[in-house]
Amino acid sequence: MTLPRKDFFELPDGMIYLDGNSLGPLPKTVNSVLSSMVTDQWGAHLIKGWNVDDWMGQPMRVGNMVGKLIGAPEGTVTMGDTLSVKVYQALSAAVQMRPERKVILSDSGNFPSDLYMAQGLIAQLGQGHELRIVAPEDVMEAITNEVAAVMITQVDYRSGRMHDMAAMTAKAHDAGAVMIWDLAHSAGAVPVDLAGCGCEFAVGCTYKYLNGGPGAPAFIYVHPDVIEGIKPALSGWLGHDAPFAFEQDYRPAMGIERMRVGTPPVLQLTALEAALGVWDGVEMADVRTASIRLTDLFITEVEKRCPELTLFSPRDGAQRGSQVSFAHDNAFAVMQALIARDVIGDFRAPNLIRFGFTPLYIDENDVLGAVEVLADVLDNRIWDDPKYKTKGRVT
Ligand SMILES: Cc1ncc(COP(=O)(O)O)c(C=O)c1O
Ligand SMILES: Nc1c(O)cccc1C(=O)C[C@H](N)C(=O)O
Repeated sequence: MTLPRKDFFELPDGMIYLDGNSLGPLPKTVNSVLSSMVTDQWGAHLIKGWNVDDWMGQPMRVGNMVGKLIGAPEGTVTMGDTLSVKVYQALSAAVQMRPERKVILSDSGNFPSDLYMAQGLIAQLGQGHELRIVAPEDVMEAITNEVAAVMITQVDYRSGRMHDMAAMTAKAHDAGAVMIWDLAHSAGAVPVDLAGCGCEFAVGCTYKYLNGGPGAPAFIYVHPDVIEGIKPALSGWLGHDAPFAFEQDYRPAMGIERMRVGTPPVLQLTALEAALGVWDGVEMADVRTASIRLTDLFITEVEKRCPELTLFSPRDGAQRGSQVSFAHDNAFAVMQALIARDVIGDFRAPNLIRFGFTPLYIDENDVLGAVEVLADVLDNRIWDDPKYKTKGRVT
């Protein structure tokens, strides 16, 4: 297998796309698969598609495909909803498992939506739970026997700093806590061994490194040893044991299917299923090797050429995911100037320019090309133009 596989993707000419950690590019197969699904399934079969085209089976089928990339056994992952919803489901199940404990532990590097969902759940439960947020480097020490659930995003969305899943899960279990991993910035970026690490829950999104497209559905993994004990907080009909029996009372489905909620997003799952084809024959270990090579090269070259930038990500490749951030007082304007020159990364408040490196379609020439443009933008103060300072953008 050789990387990159640029030919598998629609990449606009001249663009250096270093934002696959926010939204992956369009895999070439998606267009035709989606269009034939619309015409030949939805258009031709209408309601029969749920059966003849197995739309109902999609969340499990695609879940198994995602599972292969994150070390999850068959039948332990299902798809649907947004990641924020999946965080809520995992967390509510986890706190139920430790009713006598009242602390949910997370870190300040977690994505805000995860923290907001915890805050919402705590308010809803009204049982005096506390969301305890510590610095990323203090999480291990903060795992005590007060903690019901440890809820951590493995790769920090801003710095790319990476937690050790096996060590943290073991520490959580030693303290009697339940472990939840958010793999938003890990799935498709770094090797993940869910079965090996033994955590109870993992969740993640598929629009980043898995290239499922904007709004692609999230995934949830639950360890097979705990799934049967979970009473889902979001007890929708498609997580029922017999949805089409239309019973009045909720009875959870057997296995991971109980984490389904409502109607699957069939068009999005179709796009994702096609997109996942780009991983055929790809080893995550090779992706990781290439990712460290690319991010190391980027750091070395930027530090050589752009002295006014300060590295915000771990210098040691083993400690970071597949992204690199630098700090600059005018980070927003610098990123707008880069984007105007077709080097796409993103700005993260208050002062970071962030770049994702995705070895499926990024190579050394892209890295060197991006550094060239970045050095030009800084050396010639191209960013210092009012048109790059207006904050009209959403992301
Ligand atoms: C770590 C993490 N958690 C949660 C989210 C929120 O995901 P969603 O918008 O799919 O709910 C994101 C990204 O937006 C994220 O990076
Ligand atoms: N999910 C996103 C969206 O719907 C719009 C814009 C950005 C996003 C993102 O995924 C942001 C991302 N989680 C981040 O790490 O910054």
